[in-house]
Amino acid sequence: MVIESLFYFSLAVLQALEDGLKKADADPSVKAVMICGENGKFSAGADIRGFSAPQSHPGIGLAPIVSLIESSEKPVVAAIEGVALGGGLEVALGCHYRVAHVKARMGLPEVTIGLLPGAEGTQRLPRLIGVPAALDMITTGKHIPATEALKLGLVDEIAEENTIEAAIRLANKVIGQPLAPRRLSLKPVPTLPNMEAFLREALVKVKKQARGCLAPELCVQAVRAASERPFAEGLRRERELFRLLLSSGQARALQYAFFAERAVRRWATPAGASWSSANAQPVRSAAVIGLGTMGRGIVTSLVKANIPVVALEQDLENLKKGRKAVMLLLEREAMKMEGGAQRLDFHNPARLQFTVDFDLLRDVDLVIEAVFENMALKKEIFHKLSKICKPGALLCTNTSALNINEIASATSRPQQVIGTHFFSPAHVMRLLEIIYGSHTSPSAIATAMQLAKALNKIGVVVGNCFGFVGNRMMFPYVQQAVFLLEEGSRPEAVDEVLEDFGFKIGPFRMSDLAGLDVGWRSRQGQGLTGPSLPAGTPARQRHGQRYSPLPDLLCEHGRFGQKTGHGWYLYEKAGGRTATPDPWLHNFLARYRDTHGIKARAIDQEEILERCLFALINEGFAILAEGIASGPEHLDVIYINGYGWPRHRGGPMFYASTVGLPRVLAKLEQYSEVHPDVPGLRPNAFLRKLVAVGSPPLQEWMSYVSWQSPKL
Ligand SMILES: CC/C=C/CC(=O)SCCNC(=O)CCNC(=O)[C@H](O)C(C)(C)COP(=O)(O)OP(=O)(O)OC[C@H]1O[C@@H](n2cnc3c(N)ncnc32)[C@H](O)[C@@H]1OP(=O)(O)O
Repeated sequence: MVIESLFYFSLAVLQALEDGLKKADADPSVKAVMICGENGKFSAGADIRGFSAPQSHPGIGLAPIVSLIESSEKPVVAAIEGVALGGGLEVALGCHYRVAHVKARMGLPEVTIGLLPGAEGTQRLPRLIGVPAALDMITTGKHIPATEALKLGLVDEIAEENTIEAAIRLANKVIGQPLAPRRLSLKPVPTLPNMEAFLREALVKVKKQARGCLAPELCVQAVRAASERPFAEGLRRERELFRLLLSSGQARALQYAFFAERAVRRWATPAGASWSSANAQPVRSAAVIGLGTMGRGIVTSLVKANIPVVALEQDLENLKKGRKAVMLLLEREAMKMEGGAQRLDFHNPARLQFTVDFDLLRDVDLVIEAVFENMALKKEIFHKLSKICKPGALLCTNTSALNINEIASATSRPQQVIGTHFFSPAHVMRLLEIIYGSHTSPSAIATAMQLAKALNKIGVVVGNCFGFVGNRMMFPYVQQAVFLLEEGSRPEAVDEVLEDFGFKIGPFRMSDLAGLDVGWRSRQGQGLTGPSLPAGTPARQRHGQRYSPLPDLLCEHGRFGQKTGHGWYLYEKAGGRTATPDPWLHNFLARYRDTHGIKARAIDQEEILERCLFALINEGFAILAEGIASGPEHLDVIYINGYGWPRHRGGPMFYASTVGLPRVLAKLEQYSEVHPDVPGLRPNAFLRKLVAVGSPPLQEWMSYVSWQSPKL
């Protein structure tokens, strides 16, 4: 008998499975059962949307079905095609045998949505593949290919072609064989000589990586229960831990992030262009200009995506340096990939060519400029590109803040100019901020989005303003961090609070890593510091607003961060990575406060957290109100994937909604009253409006935006 299931479990699917199994058991003519999915897909598990209404969620009823499958008196074989994820894999674990197509993938990704495998998966998987492999799958949520599943013993057979036929063949072969040895609930968990130490160490490792996210830790606890308790007791523990996670805010935040990352694919602009009507142009070849840190990563990313690349530098010396660095990156990437260097094929000049000759860019479909953040230089390059490149070529600039319209004005085809803001390291970071200018065509946006997908990145379409979305929100955050130092705090205290919140790295460590000179150059360009600053400008004021010269002063002392061995912290050597609090800096801060008559005060953790985060969030409301991003999900996806925001807190705008908009507003009002010369703390009008209309759920915020003059 064959039972077909659907891609996600609904109540109807579960009912059909139960009915089918009972019918098969009762029918003496049925000798074996095979469970498969429809249309070549086994199952992606429970419908995630339903977890927000757990009472009626079909996943909750899955465990008894898995038990029912296992207790069947007739052999049940799972035929796994496509994916078997979450509840889908748990169903397969209830089966007596598993056959997987060679291209199938399996996993228990519940941890990534803030849960644990709650349909007996934490108890069966360790019994089948042992604690170390099970723990790895359950705590990371990774999808493993069928070939690896076979090696682990997760599946019994691999089918190169017809999985269903292979599963039916196996089912016929095992008819009449005893089923008890195939029932995982009856098997002991394979022992390890040092199980206790192993689990203890695993917990430490998982907690360190989780940065405050609860699910990985509870996954370890559930697997521990499997190793220490009889099956039925382990199940009770699994259920208890599952319920705990289900009711946690973290699961909600992680599930929100899952859907937000998919929602941003449906991009739209205030002018009416959208994903549904714009057509992407094919990108069969690309060029990258500039082989500095960003350019190297971008070339690597393109080669990994199998897009032939021309890599261009301004002279032979820089080309040689860039080439060596790119080759090193590609060698490393090849080692990580199945198929290795041959698959990447980067030694083939038809796939990757290094040159100083602009003429070689004549035929490429897309160019990504990745030179210094210097408007004059960028304009010169775009002027040249506009003359050399073929008419349809897309011209992208990897700027992190500069005006796309101004860059486009140097070309004769502004409709094909677009910002593609990569994040460092560009071959690793998943975010691609895609910035359209006033003249960028819908097709150019669609092409950039398609490029993001080809590069395995998450593209987020945003409008053109200084710093775009990510860096624009970052400015007030970093500004508050520096103001807190002026008022009495220390870099390590501020970083600790934000790292405890879950950020991968606090603002001062981040600034030391990126290099303080980057911001210094930008501020000099804006006339905020340096020789162009008018004489008589007050040290701590610019344009009537509070300004902190602290970062400029550090640069004047040659403290650029890690690269010089000191910045906000002290490092073991120039280029060192171990940050230690620096007594020199503490003295420097004390002298600075004396000079400016600032009386240092004790600043508590709450104030550090609120001033940094609420200033960032406040800017987010301004961005939404101006139509620079088409929804709060965009801001959240940018922060999670580009700025190390803790995913289990769902992104800054989601976080604001969980804190409660009235509280965010009240706190901003309070801080703004104390610091009236800091515009970043002045509550944005859109935030006020949302509170005035009763703080609607985040999904409804954009219906309250009135775009007077969209900044297109
Ligand atoms: C007690 C019982 C507990 C059970 C636990 C569970 O089973 S929890 C669910 C575990 N499963 C997952 O976490 C799988 C999540 N999905 C994925 O990893 C991927 O979507 C995929 C299945 C590998 C397919 O990837 P692909 O890139 O091909 O497609 P998309 O990611 O774009 O997905 C297509 C649309 O499907 C929606 N979707 C995917 N999975 C689910 C799901 N489990 N529940 C609800 N919706 C899901 C996704 O949102 C996409 O929708 P769009 O509207 O097209 O954006």
